[in-house]
Amino acid sequence: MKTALTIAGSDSSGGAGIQADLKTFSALGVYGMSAIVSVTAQNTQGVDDVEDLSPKIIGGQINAIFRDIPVGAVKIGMVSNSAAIRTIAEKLKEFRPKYVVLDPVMVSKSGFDLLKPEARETLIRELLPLATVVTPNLFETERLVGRKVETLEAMRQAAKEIFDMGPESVLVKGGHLEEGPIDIFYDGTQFHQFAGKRIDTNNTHGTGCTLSSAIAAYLAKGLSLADAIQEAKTYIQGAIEHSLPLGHGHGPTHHFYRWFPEGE
Ligand SMILES: Nc1ncnc2c1ncn2[C@@H]1O[C@H](COP(=O)(O)OP(=O)(O)OP(=O)(O)O)[C@@H](O)[C@H]1O
Ligand SMILES: Cc1ncc(COP(=O)(O)O)c(N)n1
Repeated sequence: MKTALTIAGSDSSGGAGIQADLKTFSALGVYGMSAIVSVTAQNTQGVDDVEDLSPKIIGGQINAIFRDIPVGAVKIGMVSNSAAIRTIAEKLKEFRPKYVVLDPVMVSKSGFDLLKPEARETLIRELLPLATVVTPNLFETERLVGRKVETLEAMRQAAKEIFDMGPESVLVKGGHLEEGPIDIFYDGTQFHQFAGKRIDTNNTHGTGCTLSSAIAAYLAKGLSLADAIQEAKTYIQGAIEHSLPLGHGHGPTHHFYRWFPEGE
């Protein structure tokens, strides 16, 4: 059985974070494992509270997994603060997983800081250079390059600049792009465009988490990076198309619609 590990925050409402990642791994037939960095009290409307776990237990979870079970790919999501980031970076250098998909989560859809603003520099310095691919959305891209990014051309330019920060490749996500949900990939030599079809829905809680964990799952299954991203894009498109009208805010995507179509 292929395996994948998510290092991220817990979302009590199950639409984003660790819960979205484990659902994605399961739906794609990959055995999922988790190291929880932070626990959030949140629902589809917003984040009420956050409690970070200590570096000791974050490192302890990662140790326990790597010392016992082969890890096919790692996905990193909400990392919250500088101490947690340093611990995760240390562990990645110690255990050297083959693939690291880094979703540089900064602010929730509802506007809550999931990464302390003063930890942004630590994330750039410590984690970006360890990533096989880093997957910022437009907002995160703007924070990384320090200016507005609103067009495909600006996404390409930003992808180059983020590449220079040390990751093996960059996928700038255009979920919030006016022209449509088009993502730009750059691997240091070539650009590639991954285009989706915009679904008109409010239920997009956790789309970024789902995309990055699907990329990790497909890498664990042995696909090339370009194929893993293409398949992950198809996966997120289906999960948004069948998203669930749960809660009063942004509802979650649906990972198991093939098995349990709505209405059943
Ligand atoms: N309404 C939509 N219809 C189709 N695809 C979408 C839609 N919204 C986002 N996507 C796609 O979903 C993926 C996630 O992109 P997005 O830019 O929304 O990430 P994100 O902002 O990090 O998500 P989140 O913060 O909700 O986890 C991308 O591949 C994007 O193109
Ligand atoms: C624990 C956790 N991780 C990530 C997100 C980002 O998802 P979104 O941008 O849809 O709020 C979140 N809300 N919670």
